[in-house]
Amino acid sequence: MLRAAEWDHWYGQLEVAFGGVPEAPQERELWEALTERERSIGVWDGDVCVGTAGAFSFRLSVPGGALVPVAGVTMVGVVPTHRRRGILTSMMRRQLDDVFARGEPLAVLTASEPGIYGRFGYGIATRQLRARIDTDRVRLSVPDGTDDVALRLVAPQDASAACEAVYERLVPLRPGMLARRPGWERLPVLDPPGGRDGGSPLTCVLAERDGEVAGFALYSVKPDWEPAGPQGTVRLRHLGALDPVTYAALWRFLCGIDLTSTLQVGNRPVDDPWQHLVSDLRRCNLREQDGLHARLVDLPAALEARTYQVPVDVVLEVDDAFCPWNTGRWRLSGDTKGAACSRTDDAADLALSVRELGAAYLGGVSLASLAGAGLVRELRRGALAEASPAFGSAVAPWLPHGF
Ligand SMILES: CC(=O)SCCNC(=O)CCNC(=O)[C@H](O)C(C)(C)COP(=O)(O)OP(=O)(O)OC[C@H]1O[C@@H](n2cnc3c(N)ncnc32)[C@H](O)[C@@H]1OP(=O)(O)O
Repeated sequence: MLRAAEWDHWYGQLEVAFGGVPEAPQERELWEALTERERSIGVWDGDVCVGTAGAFSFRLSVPGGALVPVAGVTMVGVVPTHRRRGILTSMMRRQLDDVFARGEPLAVLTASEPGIYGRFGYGIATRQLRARIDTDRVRLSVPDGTDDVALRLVAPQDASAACEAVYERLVPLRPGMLARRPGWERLPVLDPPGGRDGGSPLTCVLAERDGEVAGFALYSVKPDWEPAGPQGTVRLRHLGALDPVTYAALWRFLCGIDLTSTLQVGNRPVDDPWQHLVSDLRRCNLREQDGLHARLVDLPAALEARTYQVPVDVVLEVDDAFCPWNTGRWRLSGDTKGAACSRTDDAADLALSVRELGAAYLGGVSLASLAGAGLVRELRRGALAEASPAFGSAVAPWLPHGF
């Protein structure tokens, strides 16, 4: 338990671990308000904090649409004078024991570097799509009805409630999304002037159909004037839409803002539908990177919390060196309605580590692909072909924002 009076020093030491650039006061104030001090770990050398780690009590959408309690691991840092002597390892030990004791089936995080957390049993469960769309050259074909969508600009603070209502409806439709906790609605509209890098303040466009808000986009514009003419960039921060025509209207708007020639997209689902509307995908300069890392902490509870696309009945031989209570043989039986998972002495069908199970958990990474890398071993012929589609998801899992 971190005391309120310790937070400032504790967080300052986290900033030191991240290179020492202080955050803007608005940002710091928000993270202080969101910190769950009873879940915050500090490692102290005398009266100096040398290691920090925290967790948020989130609910995560999983295949099937359930919202599962998870620990959102955050604010991990070790100051440079104390690195590589096991402080992170000791914090991860303490934290995962706490998560298990609290009954949260999973822990999730976004990593500063993807190589850090695999050793603690985290697998890369979602990816995120980046793009730089050359809007001077790329044309968008939109579905019939797009012209019926009305767009209006609203100050982000004033639009927040409407955006949040749209977001809330989207959460159960895609695995990997986090239900909002009170206070977290401030994060999408956080906009400290020092973080704008020459761009405009954050802007919100609301999309309405028949007078009802059906979508929104939060973005800023960075102007740029070349001798040959304007070359501004639209930077998309967040977009949500409840139907295809609202979605298309928002993308058409973002691609068509005067005096701009680039739409920069930082974090979208890998299967984001705009990719099927554009005339030239090459000029969208797509890139993918890891998003949410997931760790099964209570293995049977986690596997029972999601559903399976096709009926599956499989025995998994799981290795979990860091949380040995998960090690062993588990029978998983499930379908689109639910699942049961319990220990068994029956012969195993597939062998894998808890890290691979974390990677496959949200349906974005197939067991077959992991098997191709030698990370899942098929012990009964045909088991992979049965289990791999069952673990899939119709839409790619995606984490819309960091934490
Ligand atoms: C969820 C989040 O908050 S992500 C943010 C993570 N924080 C940062 O990136 C801030 C800058 N970095 C740091 O603060 C530290 O270097 C940390 C937290 C990443 C590591 O802390 P340390 O106390 O040095 O780690 P620790 O000594 O316990 O190392 C454990 C193992 O992880 C390895 N490791 C540590 N950091 C890294 C890294 N950045 N990349 C790859 N491996 C790493 C170590 O080599 C060690 O491996 P070993 O068990 O094979 O010997």
